[in-house]
Amino acid sequence: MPHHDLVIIGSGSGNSLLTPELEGLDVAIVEKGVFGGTCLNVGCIPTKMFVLPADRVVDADDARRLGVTFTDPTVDWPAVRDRIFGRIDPISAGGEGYRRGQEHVTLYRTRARFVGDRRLVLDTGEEVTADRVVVAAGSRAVGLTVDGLTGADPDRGVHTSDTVMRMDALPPRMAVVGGGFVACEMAHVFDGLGVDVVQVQRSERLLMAEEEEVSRRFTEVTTARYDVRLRTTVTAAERVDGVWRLTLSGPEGESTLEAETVLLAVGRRPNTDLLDAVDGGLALHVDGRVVVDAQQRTSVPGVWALGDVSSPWQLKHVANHDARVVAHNLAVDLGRVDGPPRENTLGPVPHAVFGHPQVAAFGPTAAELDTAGTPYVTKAQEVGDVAYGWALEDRHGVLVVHASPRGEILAAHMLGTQASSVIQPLVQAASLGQTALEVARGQYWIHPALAEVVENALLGLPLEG
Ligand SMILES: Cc1cc2nc3c(=O)[nH]c(=O)nc-3n(C[C@H](O)[C@H](O)[C@H](O)COP(=O)(O)OP(=O)(O)OC[C@H]3O[C@@H](n4cnc5c(N)ncnc54)[C@H](O)[C@@H]3O)c2cc1C
Ligand SMILES: NC(=O)c1ccc[n+]([C@@H]2O[C@H](COP(=O)([O-])OP(=O)(O)OC[C@H]3O[C@@H](n4cnc5c(N)ncnc54)[C@H](O)[C@@H]3O)[C@@H](O)[C@H]2O)c1
Repeated sequence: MPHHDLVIIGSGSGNSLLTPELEGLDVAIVEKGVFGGTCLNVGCIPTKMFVLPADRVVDADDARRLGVTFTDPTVDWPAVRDRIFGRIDPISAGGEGYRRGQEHVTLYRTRARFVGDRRLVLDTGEEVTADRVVVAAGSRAVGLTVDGLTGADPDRGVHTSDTVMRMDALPPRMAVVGGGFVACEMAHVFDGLGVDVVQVQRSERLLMAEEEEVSRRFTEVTTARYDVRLRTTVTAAERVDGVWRLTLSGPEGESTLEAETVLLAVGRRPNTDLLDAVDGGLALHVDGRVVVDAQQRTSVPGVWALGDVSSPWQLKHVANHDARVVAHNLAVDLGRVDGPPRENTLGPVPHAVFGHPQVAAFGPTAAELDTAGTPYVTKAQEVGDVAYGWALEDRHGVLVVHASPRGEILAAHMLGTQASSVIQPLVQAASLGQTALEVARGQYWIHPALAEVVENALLGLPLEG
C-alpha cells in the first residue's frame, strides 16, 4: 500500500501548494479530471477569453451612438474556440507533464475516496495513506430536478459551463437557465456571438445577490438586449427532432420555449460527496462544504482543505489565497518554516461578473447593512457624470459606496465599463484600513480617467464632521 508524506486531492489550486519549502517531500496528487482544475480549463480563464470577443461585438454595435458605424460582424466560432483552447490545453498538458517528471511527485489520474482518517481508496482499487492530506477537490455544476435537464448531456444539447465552450458549432437558439454569475456571463457571450438567447431566471431580477441598484440596472440593460424571462422556472422538458421544448411557469402562467441547446447555470456544489468525505472523518456544513478553521485545518488532524470544497466563496482568488495559507501551515507543521501558522484573515472578498456591462463588488449591500443595524452613509456616483463617462456616453453605470459615518469604507458595488478593475483601489483601501478622505485626497487621480468615478464617489459621501 503506497504511503506518502502528503496527498493532495485536486490539481486546481491544490497544484500550487508545492512551494520551495515543501521541496523533496514524497507528494501524491490525485486528479480525476482534466489537470489544472476548473479555473484554467472550464472556468475563469476560458470564459473571460470568450467574453472579450462578445464585448467587441456589443461595443461595435454601441459605437453607433458615438457616430461610428461598423458593418455587421461575422463570427467564426471554430476560430474563436480553437484560439482559446489552443492556448489553454497546452498549459494543462504542460502542467501535468511537469508534475509527472518530478521524481518525488506521484500523479494518480483517478478519483480518490476516503475510507478512514488520511486513508484513501482510488477508483483503480489501490489504497493510499498519508501523513498529511490536503482536500482541494473543488465544486461542480448542478442540474435541475426536471427530467432531461438533471445534468450535462452534450450529445442531446444540454450543457453546463464544463461543456458549452467546446461545442462543435453555435446553435441557432439557446435557453440559458439561471440568473447568477455563469448564466449572465454565458448569455452575454452567446448573444454577442449571434445565438438567439433566452435567459430564464426564477427571481425578479438578474444577479439577485448584488446591491439592488446594480442588480436592477443590470437587469434593465440585459432585458433591452435579449429575451429574459423573470420570475420563471422550467417545469418540464422534452426533446423532439433535436429541439428542446421547455415548459415554463412564470407570472403569466405556463408557456413553451423552444431551443436546440440548453445551458444549465443554476449553481455549483462542493465535491465532498464524490470524496466520501464523511468516511474520512471530515465535518461538513449543511451545504456539503468541508468545515475548516482560520488555519484551513479540518476536523481531522493532518488534513487541511482549501478552495471551493470548503469556502463560502467559489472564487479563484479566494482558492489561491487559501492555498498560500495551507502551503505555509504545512511547512510550519513539517518544521521547515519557523513561526506560527498563518490565519486566513484577508480583508473583504471582492468579485466581478464579466457581463456587459461588468459588475464588481465587495462588502455588504445596503439591505444587509440595514438588517445588521450597521450605521452607514452612501454615495451612488453615476459613471455618466465623470469626464470619461462622457467619452463613453455612459447611460447605466453606477458606483455605490457604503462607508461608516466617519469614513471607513465598508463596501463598493459597481456596474459599468471595467468595473472589475475600477473598484480595486476601494478593495485596497478597505483591506488596508484607509479612510474615504485619505484615498480621495491622499493621491493624484489621473485625469480624465475612468477611476475618477471612485474619487467622486468618495468625495460625495455625506460623512460626519
Ligand atoms: C464558468 C466558470 C467561470 C468562473 N469564472 C471565475 C472568475 O472569473 N473569477 C473567479 O474568481 N472565479 C471564477 N470561477 C470560480 C473558480 O473557477 C473556482 O472558484 C476555482 O477554480 C476553484 O478552485 P479549486 O482549486 O477549489 O477547485 P478546482 O479548480 O475545481 O479543482 C478541483 C479538482 O479536484 C478534482 N477532484 C474532485 N474530486 C476529486 C476526487 N474525489 N478525486 C480526485 N480528484 C478530484 C476535480 O477534477 C478538479 O480538477 C468560475 C467558475 C466557473 C464554473
Ligand atoms: N466571474 C466570476 O467570478 C465567476 C463566474 C462564474 C462562476 N463563478 C463562481 O461559480 C459559482 C457558481 O456560479 P452559478 O452562476 O452557477 O451560480 P450562482 O449561485 O451565481 O447562480 C445560480 C442561479 O441559478 C438560479 N437557480 C438555482 N436553482 C434554480 C432552479 N432550480 N431553477 C431555476 N433557477 C435556479 C439562482 O436563482 C441563481 O440565479 C458562483 O457563485 C461564483 O462563485 C464566478
